[in-house]
Formats: sequence, C-alpha cells, structure tokens
Amino acid sequence: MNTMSTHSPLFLRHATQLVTLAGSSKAPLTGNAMEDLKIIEDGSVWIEDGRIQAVGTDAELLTQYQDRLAEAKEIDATGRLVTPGLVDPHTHLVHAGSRENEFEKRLQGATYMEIMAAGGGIHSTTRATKEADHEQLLTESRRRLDAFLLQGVTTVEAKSGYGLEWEHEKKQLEVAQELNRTHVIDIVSTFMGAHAVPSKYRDRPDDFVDLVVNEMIPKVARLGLAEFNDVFCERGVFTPEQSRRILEVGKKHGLAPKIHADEIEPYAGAELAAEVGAVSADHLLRASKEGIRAMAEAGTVAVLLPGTAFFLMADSADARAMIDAGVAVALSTDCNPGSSPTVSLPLIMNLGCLKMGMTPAEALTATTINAAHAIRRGHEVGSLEKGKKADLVLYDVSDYRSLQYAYGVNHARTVIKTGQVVVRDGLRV
Ligand SMILES: N=CN[C@@H](CCC(=O)O)C(=O)O
Ligand SMILES: [Zn+2]
Repeated sequence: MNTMSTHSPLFLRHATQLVTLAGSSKAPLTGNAMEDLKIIEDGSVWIEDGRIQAVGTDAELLTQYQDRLAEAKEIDATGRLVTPGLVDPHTHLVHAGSRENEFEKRLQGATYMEIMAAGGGIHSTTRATKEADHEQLLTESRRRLDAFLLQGVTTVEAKSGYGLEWEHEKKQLEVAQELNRTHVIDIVSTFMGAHAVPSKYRDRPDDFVDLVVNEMIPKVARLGLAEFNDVFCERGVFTPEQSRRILEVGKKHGLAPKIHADEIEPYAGAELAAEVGAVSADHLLRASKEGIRAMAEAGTVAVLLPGTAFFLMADSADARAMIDAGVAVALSTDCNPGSSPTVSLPLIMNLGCLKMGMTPAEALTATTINAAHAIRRGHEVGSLEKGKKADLVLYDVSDYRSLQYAYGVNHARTVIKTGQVVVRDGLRV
C-alpha cells in the first residue's frame, strides 16, 4: 500500500545497533560480504515523506537537522536494535484452508510426494482455494499478513498456484493485488500456474503446459497481474524441459523467471535456473555442485527455506556451500499450508544458523537486502540508506544476534512502514 506519510518527520534516535546494510542496492551480497551488516552504534535515522532522508550517528544527524528538531516526532531507540524491515521473498500467502490431517499422516510415515500423488497436498489446498470466494481469500490472507507484520516483515512476495485454472489463478492474483493496495505490507506478485498438474491432465501433462503457456501466461501479462513466473520443477510434477518452456515463454511476456528447484530430488533445477537467467532458484535442498556453481556465475539468488526442510523432516539445503561458492543467499518462510505453515522470519533465521551453517549476520543479510534482491526490490527496500523506503523494525533487544538466538520469540516492538508507525509496543496501530 502506498502509505506515504504526510505527517511530521520522524527522528529515530540512539539505536544501540542500527543495522543499515548500506551500499548494496544494486546487487545482492555474496561471500564474506554477507557478514558485513554495516552497523552504526548510537545510530539515528531521519524519515520524511515515507523515505529515509539521512542515516548516521546521532551526533551527525543532530548537526544536520538541528534547525528542524522542533517539527520532528522523536522515537527513542536507546538500548534497542534497529534493522531494515524484513523481506519475505517466497510465500504462498493467498490460499484457503489448512492441512493438519496431512501433518498427522506424515508423522505416521507418509511422504509429502506420496500424499500429493494420492490427490492431497497441493491438490487439497487447490480444492479449498477454488471453493473460496475473493472475500474469504482476502480475509484469510490479510490475517496472515497482519501476523507477518507483527514479526517485522514489511515486504512479501506472494504466488498463485492453488487455482490451476484460469478463473482461480486470476482470483488469487487479484486478491494479492487488493492486499497490496489495502494492507501496509508491500506485496510482489508471482504467477505459478505450473504448481501442480491437475488430476484431469495426469496422463497428458503437456496439454496442461500448453494451457499455461498459450493461455494463462499471456493473460497474466496482459492484465498486469504478476511480475514473476514460477514453476515447481520436480520429478512427478514438471520436468526440466517443461519448466524451461514455461519460464522461457514467461520471459517473452515480460515475466521474470523464478523456479522451485531440487527440493525433493536432484533434478538439475539449479542448472536450469542459471540457464534461463532466473532471478532466484528456491528450495535447492538437493542442488548439485555444478548447479550451485552455475547459479553463482549467472547471479541467480538462492532462496533457501529451512522451515520447509524442518517441517518435512528432510535434510536442509547446504547454505554454507552456496555462500562459499559465491551464491547470494536469501531466506524465506515459504509460508504455505503444506510444507511450511509459518509467518516467522526470525524463526527461519534461527533454522538457517542451526540447520544450514549460516552465521547470525548472514541470516540477517539473507532476510533483508538479499531477500529484496530476490524479488528485484534491492533498490527500494532491504537496507537503511538515503532515498529508500522508510521500512524499519525496532526490537526489545540491543544485539542483532538475539534475533537468531532466541527462537520462537518475537522481539519486534515497533514497525515503521513507509515512514509510519504501524506496530507499537508489539501491537498493530
Ligand atoms: N513445493 C512446492 N510448493 C510449495 C508447497 C505447496 C504446498 O504443499 O501446498 C513449497 O514451496 O513448499
Ligand atoms: Zn513455494
């Protein structure tokens, strides 16, 4: 939502640690640079017209704005950590229903893919989403967005893919658009018509691919319903050849490619991501060494989803190997009812550290500036520097490592979105 502030300037002062991540608006951070959070101690930020006007030590900003102090509203961040608003670059936000029954089945030994092959999984959420009307989807998704916001998330990517028919894919994308207009969180939309092969196409999946590329993608592009095009490239879902076709046709229509790659089995998804110039390849639990190398060369961001590995009781992606190979790594919740029903990026950071060998600093980079680049918003959000959207989070701790360390705890107290306080004392304003 465009919540450009017409109010007085905000002067946030004296943050014990002001994590700025400044200087990387053009490209994501890779290698050792992912550890450099560009922290300012006793840091302050001057905010006006929804944008960051200046960032520095309190002494610097006091000098710069001494003539205007009287008109500003002050926020005292003494003893507090302040970070950029968190960015979630991979969610299935817009959906209906939940899948507790499958959770129980998996605990008894059924696998995610077995459940899907038997007509459950993505198909089950597709049935619920098709039955839901626009209003119901709006209400359910808005509730999830509110929960994201309370944990410091200010930008969220949202995929379709629970319609699998034009009418319902369109409905999901329209709900995402309406949420973008009416909720303070900014939404970035991705079309994912190729999320599963509908049962009536089970024996002729290429006919469904035809439908996606010949009808759905052109309509999505014509109506301006999404910016990205995604596909679930996985054995038993879409092959690398089908995925390539879907992503290449998307590109012709101006939709930037993303891919669900190498999640359950190695399937050369990372290689395909690099080949088609995908903005991001996501999951990558079973990505090959060659695929990782190719992604590093192509500049494809790895969006890793350790909550999904945790929830599916699978081995996590090898974030360490990816960072060491020069791949820019981002982290996401994957918020969806089947493989990761969470809205907590701080929890995901914790799992990134404990399960994937990331450092706390890398995990924070991966949920801010690198996450922003994974959805082509690196110029707008993800760091605190002059000219960027004033999206900030103020926590009840003073050390950034507390965010990854205290798992399952929400430390966000104040959230500022486009220059306005939207969460105060942990509550929605
Ligand atoms: N793996 C594919 N898609 C989603 C899960 C969707 C679902 O199970 O409903 C994911 O990214 O994890
Ligand atoms: Zn996903």
